Amino acid sequence: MTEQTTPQDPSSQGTSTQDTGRHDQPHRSGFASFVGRPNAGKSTLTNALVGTKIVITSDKPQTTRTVVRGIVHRPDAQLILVDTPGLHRPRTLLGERLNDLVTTTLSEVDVVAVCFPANERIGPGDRFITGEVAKIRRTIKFAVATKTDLATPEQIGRHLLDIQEIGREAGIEWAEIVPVSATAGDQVSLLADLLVAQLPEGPQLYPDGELTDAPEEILVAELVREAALEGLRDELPHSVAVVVEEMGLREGRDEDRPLLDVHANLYVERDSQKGIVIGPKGTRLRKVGTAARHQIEALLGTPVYLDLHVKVAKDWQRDPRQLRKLGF
Ligand SMILES: Nc1nc2c(ncn2[C@@H]2O[C@H](COP(=O)(O)OP(=O)(O)OP(=O)(O)O)[C@@H](O)[C@H]2O)c(=O)[nH]1
Repeated sequence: MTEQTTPQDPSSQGTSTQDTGRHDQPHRSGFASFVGRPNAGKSTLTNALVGTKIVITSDKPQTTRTVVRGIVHRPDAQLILVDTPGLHRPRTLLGERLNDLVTTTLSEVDVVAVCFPANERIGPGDRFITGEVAKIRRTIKFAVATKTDLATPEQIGRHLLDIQEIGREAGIEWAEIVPVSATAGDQVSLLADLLVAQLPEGPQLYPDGELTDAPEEILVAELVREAALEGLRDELPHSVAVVVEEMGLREGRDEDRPLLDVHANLYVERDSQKGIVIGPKGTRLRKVGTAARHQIEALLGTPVYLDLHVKVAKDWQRDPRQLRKLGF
């Protein structure tokens, strides 16, 4: 972004261990995005490709709200993964905004990869998403059969045929159909190779080592949200939003003993939900705080003091002003 990458100069020596003079292999860079119905395994796949935990995953559907990018750095390419919320039939204002966000994102990436979990039959949700993806004209389309470790070879075979068929129905020509298991690591690097092959020639777009350009506050808020959703009843996830109000290193500490202060608010829609999140005598909230703190410390590499408050923002999913305040 701010860093300018100079094209590889064959006469410059020793700046890169990768510069072996393979001028027949141009450097490629670009964007890809995974879509698919809730729980299809998009976030887990993004993490597997990037190699570090960045995007929150959860066994509850629809927990990915923020567009977070993970970056795959390779000698020959830079692949930027844009993680989107699931495309779904909108029921609330939030749902509509999310769909708009997804469609805009997808028309700007180089490859969109639709994920179809191999352990489940293709259904109406997949048809809806495939239909939406078919409307995006120029973007190259991949199909990914995810979670292959949960399916038998026969199931996977049938699944791949079903994927071909659903593409034909929607008028999509899949550039590739790739079976993967993100948790077992099967075919993840093949998928990376196939994605990279579709990217245009171009320089590195982000500095080395950068894994995501999402502001740290957003990542931290996502980690708190993830901890808060753990073990909650099914109807709650849609009603939880987290905003990091303030984050900074505590002043007056020795340099070798830093402490990061994080002040975050966890918003729910109703008083009754507040009680559930906090738990009897605050036990649940304390557990959430501890779990989130460990995750934040692991992500940022500093000890963290997490100050977490639960607030009610009445019906925030339906209220445009509240949505704006919560960053949607
Ligand atoms: N066994 C197995 N489980 C997986 C695999 N990939 C994802 N999962 C599990 O499936 C669940 C959903 O995965 P996510 O990556 O959160 O799915 P998602 O598509 O990002 O979900 P949303 O954010 O709801 O859209 C989690 O419990 C994952 O651990 C896989 O390759 N194998």
